[in-house]
Amino acid sequence: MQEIKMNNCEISKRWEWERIQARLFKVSVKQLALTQYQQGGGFFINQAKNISITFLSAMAVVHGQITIGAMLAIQYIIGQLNAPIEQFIQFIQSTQDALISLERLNEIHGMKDEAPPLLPGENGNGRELTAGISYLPEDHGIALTNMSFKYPGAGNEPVLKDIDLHIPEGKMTAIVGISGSGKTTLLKMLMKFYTPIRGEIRVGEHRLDYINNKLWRSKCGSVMQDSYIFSDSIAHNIAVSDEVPDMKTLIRAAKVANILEFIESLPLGFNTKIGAEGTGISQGQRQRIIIARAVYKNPEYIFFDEATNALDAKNETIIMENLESFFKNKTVVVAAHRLSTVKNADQIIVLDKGRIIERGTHQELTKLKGEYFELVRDQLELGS
Ligand SMILES: Nc1ncnc2c1ncn2[C@@H]1O[C@H](COP(=O)(O)OP(=O)(O)OP(=O)(O)O)[C@@H](O)[C@H]1O
Repeated sequence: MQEIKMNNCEISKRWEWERIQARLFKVSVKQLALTQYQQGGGFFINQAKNISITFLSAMAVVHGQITIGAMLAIQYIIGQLNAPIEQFIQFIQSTQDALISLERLNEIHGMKDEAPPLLPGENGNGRELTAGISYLPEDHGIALTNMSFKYPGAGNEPVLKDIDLHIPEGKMTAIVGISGSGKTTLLKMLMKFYTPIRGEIRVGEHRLDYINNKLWRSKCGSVMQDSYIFSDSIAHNIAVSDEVPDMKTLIRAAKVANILEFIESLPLGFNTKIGAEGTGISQGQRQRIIIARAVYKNPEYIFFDEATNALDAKNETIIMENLESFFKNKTVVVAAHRLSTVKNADQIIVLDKGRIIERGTHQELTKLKGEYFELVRDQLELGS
């Protein structure tokens, strides 16, 4: 509503709404006509049956094959049969409706499971891996080799092109680049939401495709731009996978995300309902709850996409300090615009139109005075 008012587009949106209503009306008329055909058809069959039986029994009486009494008995039986037959016709009608609904439900159920592809067998035949590899190799580093990706759909250009990248285990890798350069896409690929169209992603010696999805995601924690707040209590929004959240871990996670004070100021504390049907929260509070979710999970791999962009400078500094010890010995990949988030990374990758154009540490890249320098120049001048 606010967006409509702000852009003064009440009239065009009203006409759009009216067009939708007109389309809905046409669909309802069509549906009504179909119901009439179904009911009319049923009625016709039922009455045709009544008339034919009456005619045949009358003929039988005329030819002396049955008595009038027998004909009346037949009439009575037909009368008794009418109600069940009408019910049966209604049942057929409901079955047809149910079948159409089932067909639509099946479109979802029929979608293919997120199963790993075939693992090449020794004799060249594929060996089916229904659940994928269920352990991580010794080397937990991630290597992307000549990897390209394009979103499905005709005419879509590759979003990531020939990416060669090693993400070392237990280190922090930062990805920077202008908006639309492919940072989010790269993080989502590392979380196995998309698979490369060319090249490969490996974890140690295993291809990421072959690693069991559940296992891989149990090792990953993320704060993404589109991370979701469920319509549930704060506790269940932080401890999403635990039916009974562990209070000690919950408090620790809330402390790291600097949201404990806010939660404790609420009358219902961790039990306060938030989300669509609960108390409204600010963007910064939302982001801190999602950070607390990643901390609570305590994963081995952490993917942060602009995880602190909605926070004020004070909150960001506190959280970054808290996260520093949390990140220790974890493999962290952050996509960010803020210098404060990326400057301490062990390696910084600069993406431009889906290609890596620079890589190095903050010192190396600022000395190079290339794209990275241009991206962070204003922040450097402000002395962040
Ligand atoms: N679901 C999608 N379908 C088709 N194209 C997409 C989809 N998501 C992103 N893109 C396209 O992929 C490109 C890279 O998008 P991406 O979100 O990875 O960029 P980004 O560097 O993270 O941007 P930002 O800094 O603004 O978040 C963009 O050109 C975008 O239009």
